[in-house]
Amino acid sequence: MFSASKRYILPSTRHWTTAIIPMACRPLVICGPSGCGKSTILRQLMEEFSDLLGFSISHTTRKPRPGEENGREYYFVDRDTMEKAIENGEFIEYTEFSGNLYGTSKKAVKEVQSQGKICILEVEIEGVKNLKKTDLCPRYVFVKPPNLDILEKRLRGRATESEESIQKRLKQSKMEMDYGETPGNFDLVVVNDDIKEAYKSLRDFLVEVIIV
Ligand SMILES: Nc1ncnc2c1ncn2[C@@H]1O[C@H](COP(=O)(O)OP(=O)(O)OP(=O)(O)O)[C@@H](O)[C@H]1O
Repeated sequence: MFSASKRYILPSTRHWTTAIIPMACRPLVICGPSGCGKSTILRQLMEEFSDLLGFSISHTTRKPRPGEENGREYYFVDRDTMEKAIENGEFIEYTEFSGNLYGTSKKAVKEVQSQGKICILEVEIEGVKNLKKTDLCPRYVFVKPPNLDILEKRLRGRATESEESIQKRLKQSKMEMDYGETPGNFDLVVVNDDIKEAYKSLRDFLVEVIIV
């Protein structure tokens, strides 16, 4: 059986020039409608390839909670600084939640790359579009449900959303499916019907295309 740790030796970043790090550790972008199973598949991938993959640290304007450290859980910044950075185009994606801004900066992704790891980015369509304008050269994977009825069932089954939130997500999912299914927008489209097969498809892509 394939063993990632045997076949792939993590590069020592000391010997790498900044010019080649981004190409060798191209980020892996996962996108798909809410409830399609992105987190479920990614959890497995992170477990199996924990040495190879990493998540970027997000920025937030919320205050640190006791025990949280700047640069570990989040980069804690004030609103003015973050708004200016957003205006400057330094963020891939950001959102406002409960009166605070949260976002993923391009610099945070490069930080993961500089550790010799493949940065995993779970983003929405807008994030994909923004990433395509950067020099990060990610691989793009779209995860989709077999159909919208099944998506609705999974969202309801997860029991994490209000009815209003479910409706909002389902409405959004139609646009997302259109973008996801448009040829050329993604390097790989995974249909998450059977979870084992969906996982295998993403895993094969990681091993055969990304880890080279
Ligand atoms: N192949 C599958 N078959 C059946 N259920 C699944 C499958 N994949 C995922 N699920 C279930 O569907 C629900 C939604 O999955 P998950 O939370 O991973 O979606 P998501 O795409 O990460 O959603 P969000 O974008 O809202 O975070 C979960 O309850 C999960 O256990």
